[in-house]
Formats: sequence, C-alpha cells, structure tokens
Amino acid sequence: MSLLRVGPLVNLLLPNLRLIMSRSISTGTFKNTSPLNYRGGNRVKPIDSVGDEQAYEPSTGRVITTFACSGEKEVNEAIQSAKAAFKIWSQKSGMERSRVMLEAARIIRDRSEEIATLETINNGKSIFEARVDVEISWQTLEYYAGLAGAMAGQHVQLPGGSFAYTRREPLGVCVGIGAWNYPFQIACWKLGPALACGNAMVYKPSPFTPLSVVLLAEIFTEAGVPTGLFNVVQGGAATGEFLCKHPDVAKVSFTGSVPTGSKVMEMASKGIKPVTLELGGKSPLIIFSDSDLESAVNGAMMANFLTQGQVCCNGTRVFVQRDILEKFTDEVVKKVKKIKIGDPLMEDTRMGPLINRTQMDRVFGFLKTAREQGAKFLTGGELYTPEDPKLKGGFYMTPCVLGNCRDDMTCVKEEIFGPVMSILPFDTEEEVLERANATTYGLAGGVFTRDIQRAHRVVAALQAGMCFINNYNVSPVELPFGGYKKSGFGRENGQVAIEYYSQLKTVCVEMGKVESVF
Ligand SMILES: NC(=O)c1ccc[n+]([C@@H]2O[C@H](COP(=O)([O-])OP(=O)(O)OC[C@H]3O[C@@H](n4cnc5c(N)ncnc54)[C@H](O)[C@@H]3O)[C@@H](O)[C@H]2O)c1
Ligand SMILES: C[N+](C)(C)CCCC=O
Repeated sequence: MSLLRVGPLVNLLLPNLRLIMSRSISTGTFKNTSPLNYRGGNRVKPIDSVGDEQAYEPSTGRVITTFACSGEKEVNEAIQSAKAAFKIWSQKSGMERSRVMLEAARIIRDRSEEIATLETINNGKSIFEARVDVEISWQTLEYYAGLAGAMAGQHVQLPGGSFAYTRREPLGVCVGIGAWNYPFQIACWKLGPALACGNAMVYKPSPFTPLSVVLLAEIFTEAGVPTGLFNVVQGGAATGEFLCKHPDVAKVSFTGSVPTGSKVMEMASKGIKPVTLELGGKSPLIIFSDSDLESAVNGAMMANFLTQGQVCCNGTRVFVQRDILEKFTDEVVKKVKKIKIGDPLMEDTRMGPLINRTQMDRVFGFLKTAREQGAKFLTGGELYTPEDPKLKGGFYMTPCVLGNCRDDMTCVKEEIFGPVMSILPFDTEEEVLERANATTYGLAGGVFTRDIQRAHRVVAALQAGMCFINNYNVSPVELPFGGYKKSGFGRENGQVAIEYYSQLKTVCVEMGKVESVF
C-alpha cells in the first residue's frame, strides 16, 4: 500500500487524488503502519529478525515507524525471490525492459508530489529539494530505459570466415545498500542501470530512511516487472552483512561511509563479487580572484548547504584567493544568514533539520573542536529552535561559516556531513592545488575562474572523480558520478554504469575444419 492509504481502484481512476492528498499532509501528522519489507510483489513482515529499529520525522523528532531488521532467513527469501525473477527478466529483450522502465518513470512522475512529501517527512530536506530528487530519479530510469534498448555486443571477423561476437550479459542478483541523505534517488541510481542490464536487485535502505524505497518497489510491480525482481529488506549493519556475504549475490553496490565501504569490500572479496563503492568526501572548491563573484558565491552556497550539508560531494573546503577573501566572505555570510530554516514541508523553507540527534551532536562536536583549534565563527553553528511548537523536538541548527581556518584543523580534514563551510585563503595556483589534493578523499572538486586555460589546467590536476568549472553540485544522469582515492570506485550514472552491472561473454565461432597439433 502507498503512503496515502486509498484503494487500488481509486488510484487507477483518480491519479491526481494522491497529489492533492499528499499536499494536505502536514508536518507532525504522518505515521506508518504498513510493513516495510517488500518481497514477491508485496509488502511483507520479515520471517525472522535481528532486532527492531525506529525511524524518525527529523523536523519534529517524532517516531514515525517501528520495524524489524531482517534476519538471515528473510534476506535469503528476498534473494531467492529475486533469483526466480531474474530468470524471466534476463531473457527479455532490451526494448521489453525499456518499456517497463519507462512505465515506472511515468508512475514516479505522476506520484512525484507524494514521493517528495514522504522523503521530506523522513529525511528532513526541504520539499523544494525533495522534488528535485524525485525528478532526477525518474530521469535516471528514463535514461537507462533508453540504454536498455541500445545495448549490443560486437562482431569480430576472424581468418577463414570464422568470427566471434560478444554478448553483454547481466550479472544476476545485485545488492544495493543505500545511505540516508538521498534515499529515493540513490535507489534509482542503482536500480536504473541494474534493471536495464537484465539484473534483479535486493535493496537495503538506511534504517534512518526506510520508507520511500518501498514506494519504488510498488511502482515497479505496477509497471510490470516479474514478481520479485526488486525486493527490499530493512535493517542496519547485521542485515547488510547477510546481504554482502550471501553466496547467490553477484554484485554489491554500496553508498555510504568509508569505514563501512571498506567492510563491504572485504566481505564481497570473499565471494569474488564486484563492488561499486560510492563513499564520502571532503572536496575542495577553489575560487580565483578573477571569478564572477556572484556566481562564485552562489556556487559555494550550492556546494555546502543542500540537504542541510549532508551531501557526499559537497565542496566544504572553500579556498579563496587572498585578494578577494574579504569581499567573498562578506557576501557568503550575508547569504547564509538569509537561509530560511524551519518546517521542511513549507514552500519557502530552504533548510530543514539534520537527520537525527546523533548526527547533530556529531556536527556540534566538530564545531567545538574547530573553536578550540582557532576557527572563527563568522555565522551560525548554533542550535536552532523554530517558533512553531510542533517543531520543538526537531534537529535544527543554523548553517555555519568558519573563517581563520588552516589545513591542519579537524574541521578542514574530516567529513562533517552537516551545514558547515570552511573558508581557507590561498595565494597561487600551484599552492592551492597542492593543498586541495592533500586529502585521502577524492569525490569531487570545483573551480571558479574566468581564465579558461587555468580552469581546465586546475580540474586536470584535481584528484577527484567529479569536477565542476564555474558551477557546483549539478549532476545530470548522463554524467558519470563517483570517486577517486578513498571516495570509492566504480561509477553511477552515464553510459559507463552499464559496465558495472553487466559482463561480457565472448563467443568464438569456427567456420572451417578443426586441426590438432597432436
Ligand atoms: N559517494 C556517494 O555517492 C555518496 C552518496 C551519499 C552518501 N555518501 C556517504 O555516506 C555517508 C553517510 O551515510 P551513512 O551514515 O548512511 O553511511 P553508513 O556507512 O553508516 O551506512 C550506509 C549503509 O550501510 C549500511 N551498513 C552499515 N554497516 C554495514 C555493514 N557492516 N555491512 C553492510 N552494510 C552496512 C547502513 O545500514 C546503511 O544502509 C557519508 O560518508 C557520505 O559521504 C556517499
Ligand atoms: C545530487 N547531488 C546533489 C549531486 C548529490 C548526489 C548524492 C550525494 O550524496
């Protein structure tokens, strides 16, 4: 069942009803009572469990659902269900898969307001941003639907009329494990290429955001995938480990932190399973003094404060050339002070709460250390209590800009995953590149300058998988996304993602008689 518990006939006849009703849901009212595992085309309760979890509405601090974390038996059931569906789906032509995926994209478009509302309730990001996430999600499915129909092998002519050809084949049952900052979008980034290539998937969202991915599973059933092709299990580390260790899993695609990514890779290595790792970052954004200042300031805002700063590719180390340091900093601080914090379901809110109290305390811990190490608080970095009484239990803080930063400070070296920008002055291109690359991470990087040669020289030297010139944090689905160094490997999005969800079979065909050397 969907977020809005209306009957299937009503859903069929009145597609706009959900939209109207979802906008009538207000913060502080939603409660989930439906099962959150999805197996064999239905919401189900897990057959065994390794404890319970609660998920919150971060804007109010209310518990909105309690669920059981799937045990080894349930994980196995989900994988077996996916395995059976794989037999059917993998035999479909690319065009047949494409049609189903386009239908799923259409349903997401039709239900986008409902999905965005649920994402906002469970994650805390503003409804404005959640709508963008949903748009990127259906675009991802449309893009991979297009590639599904175009997938083909090669023909190679050999001597004597013999020849060979390659077949691009799916891997089998793939596991997706997601983070909580983009719950619906991360699932689509994995599911799109996986299904286009003919795979099945068992997905585990973060236990902080278990809700929206179940809608995705329902949507794929409605779109016409074979029963069991996309199953969802819920839980944390233990459930994730059952998935990674399962012998019938062909691949693991993981989005999350570096320490967990390392564990996932270790588990997958035991079964020689390929992994895609989309991990954390501490990315540099370099602002040269010849930049269009207004764009550079806007770029820095986009690089730091989306989703309350809980974004893997954020450019949180903002290097500013010394002669514009004061002007740039003043402009950024002015803009940050104007960010409207509050109820994320309100149309004019641009910053909601952090995901939970633990994350908020973690961010405040970083800020305490920053103060002790000599950072200057130019604005923000404090607890924020909205006036609306229903928001009093939420996890709000004021977005923060730190000045007087040095490269050796903890706030500059470590991923904070909160709304905190560190500003660092620099003098020369050579110096800033050295400092920008002095990190174990390598997810993203950006440069603002009007000097076109310098722009390309700088991004060529940056040790990062996703680079931006005169912009930041745009990620159209056509562009490969992923990291260098400890930010992971493999790529999501773009044509190249197909390589990570398929394998090549070479077929060598003899047209003549076979001779033997023996
Ligand atoms: N590169 C990207 O595309 C990208 C996108 C979003 C988030 N991230 C990163 O994710 C991190 C924040 O997300 P998080 O706090 O959910 O990360 P996390 O590593 O704590 O958890 C990620 C997922 O892994 C699961 N998990 C935890 N322990 C596991 C284990 N032992 N085996 C298998 N699965 C396990 C979690 O339940 C969750 O679903 C940040 O570092 C952020 O930069 C990266
Ligand atoms: C869509 N963004 C903003 C590029 C975020 C990608 C996912 C990373 O956390």
